[in-house]
Amino acid sequence: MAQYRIVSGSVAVISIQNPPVNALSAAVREGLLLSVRAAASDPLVRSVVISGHNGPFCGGADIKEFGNVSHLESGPHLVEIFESVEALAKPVVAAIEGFALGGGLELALACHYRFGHSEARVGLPEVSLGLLPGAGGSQRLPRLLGVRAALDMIVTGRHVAAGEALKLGLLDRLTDGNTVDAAVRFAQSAEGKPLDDRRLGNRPCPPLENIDAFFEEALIHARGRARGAAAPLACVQAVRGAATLPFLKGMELEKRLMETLMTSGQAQASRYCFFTERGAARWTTPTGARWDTCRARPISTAAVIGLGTMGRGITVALARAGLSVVAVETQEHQLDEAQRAVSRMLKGGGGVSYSADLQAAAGADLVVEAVFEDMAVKEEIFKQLSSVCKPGALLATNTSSLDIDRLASCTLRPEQVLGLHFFAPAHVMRLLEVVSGPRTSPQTVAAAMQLGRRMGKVSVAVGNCPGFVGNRMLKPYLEQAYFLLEEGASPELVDAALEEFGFPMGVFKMSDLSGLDIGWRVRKEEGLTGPGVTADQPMRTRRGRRYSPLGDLMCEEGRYGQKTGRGWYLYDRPGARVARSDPWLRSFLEEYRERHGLLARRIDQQEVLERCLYALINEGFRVLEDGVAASPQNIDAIYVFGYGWPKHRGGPMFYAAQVGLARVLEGLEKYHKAHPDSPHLQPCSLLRRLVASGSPPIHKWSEVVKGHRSQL
Ligand SMILES: CC(C)(COP(=O)(O)OP(=O)(O)OC[C@H]1O[C@@H](n2cnc3c(N)ncnc32)[C@H](O)[C@@H]1OP(=O)(O)O)[C@@H](O)C(=O)NCCC(=O)NCCSC(=O)C[C@@H](O)CCCCCCCCCCCCC(=O)O
Ligand SMILES: NC(=O)c1ccc[n+]([C@@H]2O[C@H](COP(=O)([O-])OP(=O)(O)OC[C@H]3O[C@@H](n4cnc5c(N)ncnc54)[C@H](O)[C@@H]3O)[C@@H](O)[C@H]2O)c1
Repeated sequence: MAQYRIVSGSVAVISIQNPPVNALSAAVREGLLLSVRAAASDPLVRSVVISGHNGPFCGGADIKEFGNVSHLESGPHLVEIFESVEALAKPVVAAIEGFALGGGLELALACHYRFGHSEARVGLPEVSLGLLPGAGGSQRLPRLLGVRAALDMIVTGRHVAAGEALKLGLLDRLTDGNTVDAAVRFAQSAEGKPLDDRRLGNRPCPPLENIDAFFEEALIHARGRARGAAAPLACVQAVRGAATLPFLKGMELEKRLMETLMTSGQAQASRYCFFTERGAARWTTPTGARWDTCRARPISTAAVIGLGTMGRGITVALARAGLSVVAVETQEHQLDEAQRAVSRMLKGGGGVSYSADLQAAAGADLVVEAVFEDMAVKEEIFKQLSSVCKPGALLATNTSSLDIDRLASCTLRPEQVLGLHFFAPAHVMRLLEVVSGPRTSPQTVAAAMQLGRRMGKVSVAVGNCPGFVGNRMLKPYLEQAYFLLEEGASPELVDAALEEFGFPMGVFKMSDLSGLDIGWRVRKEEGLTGPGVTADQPMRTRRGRRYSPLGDLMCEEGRYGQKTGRGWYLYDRPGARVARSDPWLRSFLEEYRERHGLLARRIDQQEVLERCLYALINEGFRVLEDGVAASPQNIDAIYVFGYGWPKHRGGPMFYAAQVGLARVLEGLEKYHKAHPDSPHLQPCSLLRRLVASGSPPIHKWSEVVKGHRSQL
């Protein structure tokens, strides 16, 4: 809908009204076009201001309509409306408060002037939805800003703050006051003035030297960053059109590219991620507690225990969210080093104090423990925290996989104990797994979810099991990668397949980055390797299952990855980041295969992908079956925001649906038949039941999962 009113005798104010973000739904488009026509035909109207109702200017096209072509095609098209706005013979001023994004900014670009509030932001984020600015934005923005600045905005999709937008020439004026009032005054001053050169569709693109070379390079750069996503490349093509074609021809090119993108699986996956990210905030528990009815305790002070890799990042994340934080570390050198590192990251003190004494946590509303992954050490700390901390304080652990309930049992307040599983680096990574044990209260979950939002995290409520959701699913993925090495693959081959799929790095590069010793310690704790394993046990079998000792052998050689300068790859020095192939590893693998009578065979990228990804997906179905995650959407949010699963592939469960559940099942059956000693390849019963019930769409899986006991 759009409100239409006349102010100051001659200014038509058209206000877009569609809360919460004033998206351009069919009804809004209808209202907008009628209003523009009314303003054009009313002789009393001499100028026009377009604004957003109740704050935000406009969040763009209505993304909810995108899945449905008949919705998209009902009501007037944005391109047509924006042409009418630009062609109006009366000055049109966009009054931008809050944000003008996507179609919202494209509307503003069709206006003759753009007024912004000093706290507003603007951008063309379509690329992150697998699209391009498809209502003239790819053609008008380069004409206004020049190709370089426009290409940067369109390919990255970044939001630009008002101050920068003013410098770029994207906004004409800023105001700290009432944007609509200021725009109305400005519109009146522009009445009767010529508009021709204010119409971006009339302007040529500012010239650019070596245009072909520029776009070749832009394409190479975009391809390098896109990790297989089509939209960034289409964005470059569209901007090239703006630089080389007349406006109308450029608009035709934009339309063609948009039609291809809009109907692609990648756009569908990216859109799914958009809603999945937001849907995670709507948590529920089997006791009936819900995000919208459960009151959260306010948290304003926190203590972080252990200032290693994770503790430092967690301290920064909490301080940036406005909490006052006391950071506790027993090792003096670690405390000094952490203090310097945290101050550097916060660019100053930032409300953080430091202590070597656990008593310092006494006044905190929340404690986050981030000491070594050692149950005995953690149990001791939770025992102490239970008596040191004030009643009502929440006690959280950042463990990657240990039992939350066991830690809760060490305290006199098990209902206030939970897991807050941050990902490294904790102040950067978007994901937070909020882990509740069987005794964690809904109020505790509510407080943690609210805190996650304050920290800008995608917080996902999950249940308690070894590895929770993310790390539990990672285990079979890693395991298959090891098995593939035994069977003849190289780390380079496995990583190349996964990187081509869209992961920022393959499994072996990731393992080098996070440190091979971490998994080694976990396997020792689990009794899979180390002194507890007797010499008479076969090396490649544990508890009746296939086991690969490759990771253990690497650690015994002191190859921990980047930190030691050697792992699955070779690095110039400890701590260096550039991975090079290591001839030593090739001989090591050859000797290993020979020792164990394994014949290396040719393995192709398809097998790598299917073995690693299907095993991970299969565990995802088990997670759903066990009630550890509330929905496939939550699993996908975890993988996209915590594990680098490419957004344009939607997440593992979405990917399974897109590939076809029957095909995934068939693949797992085939590989399980070939490797019967690898139970992670045995299709789980939920997957079988979903296929048997006709592979329903992902939003209907819950009907098949129903009846299972939820751990949440
Ligand atoms: C705007 C935000 C920054 C606000 O953030 P905030 O944190 O305040 O709030 P939330 O993110 O939690 O959002 C609140 C609420 O609103 C929902 N929502 C947000 N934005 C939209 C939207 N644009 N549409 C619908 N709903 C929206 C959100 O989901 C929340 O609700 P929920 O119930 O889920 O909790 C932030 O929200 C944000 O960043 N939004 C997205 C901004 C964006 O990406 N905008 C671009 C949209 S795409 C676009 O504009 C495209 C245009 O360029 C052109 C379109 C032209 C179409 C032409 C089609 C031609 C192809 C035809 C195909 C033919 C097929 C055939 O022929 O077969
Ligand atoms: N590193 C990762 O990528 C990652 C990711 C997610 C979760 N985690 C989990 O986070 C936790 C911490 O991991 P990390 O990598 O930061 O470990 P780390 O070894 O880098 O740091 C642990 C810190 O805890 C300190 N410490 C030990 N006992 C203490 C005590 N009693 N009181 C105060 N400080 C004490 C140590 O001195 C050390 O500085 C572990 O449970 C780990 O599983 C790690």
